[in-house]
Amino acid sequence: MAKPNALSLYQKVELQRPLQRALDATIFFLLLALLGYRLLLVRTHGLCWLYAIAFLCESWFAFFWALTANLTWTPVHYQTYPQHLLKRVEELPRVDVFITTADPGLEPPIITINTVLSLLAVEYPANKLACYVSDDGCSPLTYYSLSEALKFAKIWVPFCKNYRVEVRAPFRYFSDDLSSAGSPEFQYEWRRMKDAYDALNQRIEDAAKSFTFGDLAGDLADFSNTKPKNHAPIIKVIWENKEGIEDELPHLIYVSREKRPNITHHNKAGAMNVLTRVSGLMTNASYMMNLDCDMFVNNPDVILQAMCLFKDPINGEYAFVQFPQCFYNGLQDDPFANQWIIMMQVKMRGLAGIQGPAYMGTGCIHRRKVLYGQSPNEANINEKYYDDELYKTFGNSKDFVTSATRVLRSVEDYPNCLADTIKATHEVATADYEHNSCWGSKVGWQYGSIVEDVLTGMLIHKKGWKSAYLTPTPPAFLGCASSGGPIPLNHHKRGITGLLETLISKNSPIVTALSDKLQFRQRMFYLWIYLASVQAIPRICYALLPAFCLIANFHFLPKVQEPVICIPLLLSVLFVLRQMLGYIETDQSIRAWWNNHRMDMIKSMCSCLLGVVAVLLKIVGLSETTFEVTKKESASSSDDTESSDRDLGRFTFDESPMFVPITTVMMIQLAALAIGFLGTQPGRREFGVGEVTCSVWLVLCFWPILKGMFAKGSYGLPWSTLFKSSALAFLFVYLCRMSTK
Ligand SMILES: O=c1ccn([C@@H]2O[C@H](COP(=O)(O)OP(=O)(O)O[C@H]3O[C@H](CO)[C@@H](O)[C@H](O)[C@H]3O)[C@@H](O)[C@H]2O)c(=O)[nH]1
Ligand SMILES: [Mn+2]
Repeated sequence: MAKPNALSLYQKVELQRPLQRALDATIFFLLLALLGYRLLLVRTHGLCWLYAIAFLCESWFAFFWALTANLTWTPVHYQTYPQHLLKRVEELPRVDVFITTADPGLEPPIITINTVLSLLAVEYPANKLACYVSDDGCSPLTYYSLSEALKFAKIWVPFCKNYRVEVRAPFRYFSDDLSSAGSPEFQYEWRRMKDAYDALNQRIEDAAKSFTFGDLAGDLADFSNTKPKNHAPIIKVIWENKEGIEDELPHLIYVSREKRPNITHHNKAGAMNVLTRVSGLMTNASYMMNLDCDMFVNNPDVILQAMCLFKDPINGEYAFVQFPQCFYNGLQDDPFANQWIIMMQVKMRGLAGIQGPAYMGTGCIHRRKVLYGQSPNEANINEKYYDDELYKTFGNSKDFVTSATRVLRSVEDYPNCLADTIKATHEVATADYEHNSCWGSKVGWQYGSIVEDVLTGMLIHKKGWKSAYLTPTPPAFLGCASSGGPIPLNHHKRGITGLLETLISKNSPIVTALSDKLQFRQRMFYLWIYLASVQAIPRICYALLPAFCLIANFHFLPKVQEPVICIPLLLSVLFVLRQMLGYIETDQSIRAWWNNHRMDMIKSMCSCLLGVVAVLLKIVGLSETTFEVTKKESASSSDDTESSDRDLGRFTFDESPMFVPITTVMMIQLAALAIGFLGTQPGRREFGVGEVTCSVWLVLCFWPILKGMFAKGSYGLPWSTLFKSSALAFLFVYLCRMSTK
């Protein structure tokens, strides 16, 4: 590792994890040994379907293990030195920031404006920033909230900078009472800010109650008689930093793209592409950062941190710098496994040591030219771009094509007077602007999957670009993790559906293996993430094997007296140890490990399976996959709803078909254990210790489901689910018994 020189902006540190590597390799060889044992069995006992299924599932697990171990084989950590960059402030490039919101009901405007406020207050020259808020809900309430937030920003931003406030999202900042901390002057200011924020909150709440969505006057007239899915584009400059003053506020622009019922809008990817074009016409910064509406800036230095990586040429250009997704509303020991700590702190760091982290949809800064389709080898070459090709690629706006050409030629652009560009921005925000252009395929955020982020990032990596991963302390951004109940499972199902869509599309990393520039191990990562979606099938099959054996008096695992039993035994122990190690490494509890393991099993049998079904339905043309926006808890309501407090950490259920497979598997395990222990299976009974252990382990994993079988209300599984699952479980037991006759 080279020593940083006095002016270097960052350092890439390789992390050593010899113990983890040794465990990963041992587990892999044990899996191979298990497969060898299966093959020997076939030689001695002949082929039987029970062993065949076990062999297939175990081959899958071995293959998947290799993919998983690949991820964390060579982790790296980036150390940045923003203080060195501060000596070159004049060189800092301009950044356009995009914040997306889609539904004022599911994403209360108070959350969105907190994100906006935290962004307006970042430590970066205000004249080099512009904040664009995309509102797919076309909501006058969102617009009103933003314009009210601007008034508050005028006192909030100077306050944050004066007192070097750390957390600049007011709802989080005011959750600690600092009224008697610091100097009297600070106390006075703190109180003033708090009162102003409370008043802002109140105005928004009042507006939410009193707005009538028909004829609107004044500033809101544009929203008159609009429907969220049927309206003309609305683009409004809420604030313009006209003189380009460094310590004023950055530009703030509201964008609601045109929507028409008969024209597909491509969900978030569509919104991002409109923002790209609108900002291209207004400010055309060379860097674009994007945030989901609930992901506020938690570390005011984030943009500076990212610039350390972009500005330092020693390692070649990075296409994007991704920050982890972290959440502020984590429950103790992560009962719903929605904090993603292992993914963010271990797996993504591992990826950073290959070609780079995946793009995760939020908390990321891209070079604009990368999204305009440029490859690394074309970078900075002043090539000749032909006009007609440019129009075919970027659509028919002359102004936009001019701005795009400057980006492709790496010519730094100067911001326009925003008011002068409004007319042109309307043109690029129409619903049919992208017809016969390359938006969503060759340029911009990609269409074709509801997980547009992984897909968009993959296409960038396929061109040969690298990306970087930064994990500053305090965390760069914090968002709202979906709480308990069916919501996270639906959220997971949506993810699985989108990933699977990509796996079977023309963009699949398998299909393009010969023609793209993905590094081999990066391709293994993309396979890992896409194939995680089909994990459900081998897992369910494997979960049914011990139950079948207990019911029908067979064995699929070696008996205790056979020496080979040590293979599955050692495998299980090492596997658990390996997983726990990750939790210890990231300062989490053993309980958190158990919760995550349990949720992983539950998810693969609920949401994963349903995701697979959704894609199958799409293939046969029976339904389209949909992007359901996740509900975000209102920032101000967290402490006044009793019911949500009671829900904390407890599972809730609904009528969703998602719960049928898992309840069935649970019932089958119970039936199998009962039959196994009561010895009612045909023939002489031999106690299968391995099978019983597997079954008991599954019951423990699915404990919340077992509780749901007996609980009432939303904590209980609905009758219809119980009924369907009992019927299926009964059928399974019956078939098992039949097979032995
Ligand atoms: O038609 C739409 C649908 C969604 N959104 C926005 O997209 C963001 C993400 O939606 P959310 O429901 O919060 O999804 P999550 O699963 O939490 O989001 C993760 O997964 C998405 C799909 O992979 C990524 O786009 C996100 O950035 C990533 O945080 C939110 O800001 C929405 O407002 C839109 O702007 N328009
Ligand atoms: Mn989200």
